[in-house]
Amino acid sequence: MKLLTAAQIREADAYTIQEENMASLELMERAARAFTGWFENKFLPTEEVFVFCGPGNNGGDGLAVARLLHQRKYKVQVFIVGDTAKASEDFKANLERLPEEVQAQTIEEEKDIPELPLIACVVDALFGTGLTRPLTGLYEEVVEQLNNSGACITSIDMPSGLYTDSQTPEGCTIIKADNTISFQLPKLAFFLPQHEEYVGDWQVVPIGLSEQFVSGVETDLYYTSRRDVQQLLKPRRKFSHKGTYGHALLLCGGYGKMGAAVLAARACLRSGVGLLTIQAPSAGYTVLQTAVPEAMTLTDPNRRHLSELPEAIDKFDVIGVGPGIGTEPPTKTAIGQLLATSSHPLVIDADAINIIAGSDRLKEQLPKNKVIFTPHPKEFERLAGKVNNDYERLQRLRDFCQEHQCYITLKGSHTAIGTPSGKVYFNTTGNSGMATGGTGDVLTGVITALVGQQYNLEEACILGVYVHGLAGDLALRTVGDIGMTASDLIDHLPKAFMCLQQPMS
Ligand SMILES: NC(=O)C1=CN([C@@H]2O[C@H](COP(=O)(O)OP(=O)(O)OC[C@H]3O[C@@H](n4cnc5c(N)ncnc54)[C@H](OP(=O)(O)O)[C@@H]3O)[C@@H](O)[C@H]2O)[C@H](O)CC1
Ligand SMILES: [K+]
Repeated sequence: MKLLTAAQIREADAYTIQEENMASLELMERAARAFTGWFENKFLPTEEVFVFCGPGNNGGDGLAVARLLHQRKYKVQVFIVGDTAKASEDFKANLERLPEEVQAQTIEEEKDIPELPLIACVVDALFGTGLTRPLTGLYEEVVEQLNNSGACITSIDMPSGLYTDSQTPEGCTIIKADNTISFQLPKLAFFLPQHEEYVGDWQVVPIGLSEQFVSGVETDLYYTSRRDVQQLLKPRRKFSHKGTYGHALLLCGGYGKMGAAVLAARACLRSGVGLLTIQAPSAGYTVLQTAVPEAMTLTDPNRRHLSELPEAIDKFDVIGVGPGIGTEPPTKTAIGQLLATSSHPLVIDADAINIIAGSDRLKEQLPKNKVIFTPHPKEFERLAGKVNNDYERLQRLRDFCQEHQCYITLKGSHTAIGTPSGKVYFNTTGNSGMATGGTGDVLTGVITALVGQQYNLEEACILGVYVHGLAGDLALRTVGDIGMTASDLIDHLPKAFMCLQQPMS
């Protein structure tokens, strides 16, 4: 699914109004109804609701929401911040429609800001996608007081003060929402870790913006929905055999880190690969043969570290390399040989990333359109350089992928997948229980298996990251977030694939 900028959302808005031949006020009403529907499921009508409205259409939404909540028996108070003379037309129309019983007060100066009861239920309708500059003066004061009040804040469309699709200047005041309910599409800002404390939990509610407009609009930013991913999944054929699904090689493990090889291998096997061979230091032979009996094991002559590539390397369809390998000199040499000689697609993780990050020569040797890197943010920084904020990181991701014609899955709460053509896909599955050792090794195994099954590299990244997160979400239901381990993810991979095979209602 596409991610739109604030300007494109405005265009979608105007296009929809024209296409459906309706008044903009009607679209605002739809938005308010969609928000209220969510709100009713979350808060009981016994709740007293304080709605803070700004001068634009976000404030207009707030007024319409106040009216709808009043109709549904909530006790509502409205606070309008600033000068209503400059308010938008739809704001003014909704102010007219506000029933007399709903108290509406104007906050014109600091002393008008109300003292809220403890744990008040606040709707933030100060600013949405029309914010053009940092909050100052009275707006800043209101937001600071709301943030300090202990209120449970639900933001309409955007947390007020946060820029939709570019870096909010340093030190600006922004609402810290508990929930953000956004219209039709999530906004780019929601996917960036630096905004966690402002956006809170976000959800999208549909308001019927023109699908025709959205499908025609140009963007290189996407988020992956279940529908997108299901379309990628290839059915297994009746007359197939293990050779149909690829032979993967994992170059993984080292002394004290043989578990990384076990996790990657087990995840690879649980993701549909036909055959798997693991080449690991000889100290790992018994461990691997015991823990992963489905895989074949080749032993490296070095007892503790990877030091050589297997002889008959050409027979493999894909190579996954990195988990647990360390950065000893013989391992660096082997990685150099791999990049110089291999014609395979490569899934490169962990210390294999660190080895390449430390050598400009190796970076130059990266085969074009053959490599998937799976770094966490620190490894990415080593590979591509330091950045000051998440927008810079995103740009660096695009630049690196374009320069080296590679794919990168930059791991995080919303893993960002960069492609050689400059596209970025944000993942939408996964949870904080997955922030534990070994889950990255699992991802390497999953993506390696998918490439082995002839998914192209872009598909393997999108599907692999999604199904890995989905396995985490399924594990959450059985083991919770605190006790979750990487092995739990592997155990839930079959169910995750099965979920994706179910038709969507
Ligand atoms: N398509 C949709 O998703 C729909 C969204 N709706 C809602 O509309 C808002 C966007 O409304 P818009 O009027 O464009 O913008 P805002 O309400 O966010 O704010 C614009 C007004 O605020 C002024 N402004 C901007 N920044 C500041 C600031 N830092 N301090 C003070 N004032 C500011 C701006 O005036 P200027 O001319 O001075 O810039 C505007 O007056 C969207 O988020 C949704 O909530 C529709 O309801 C339905 C369709
Ligand atoms: K808002």
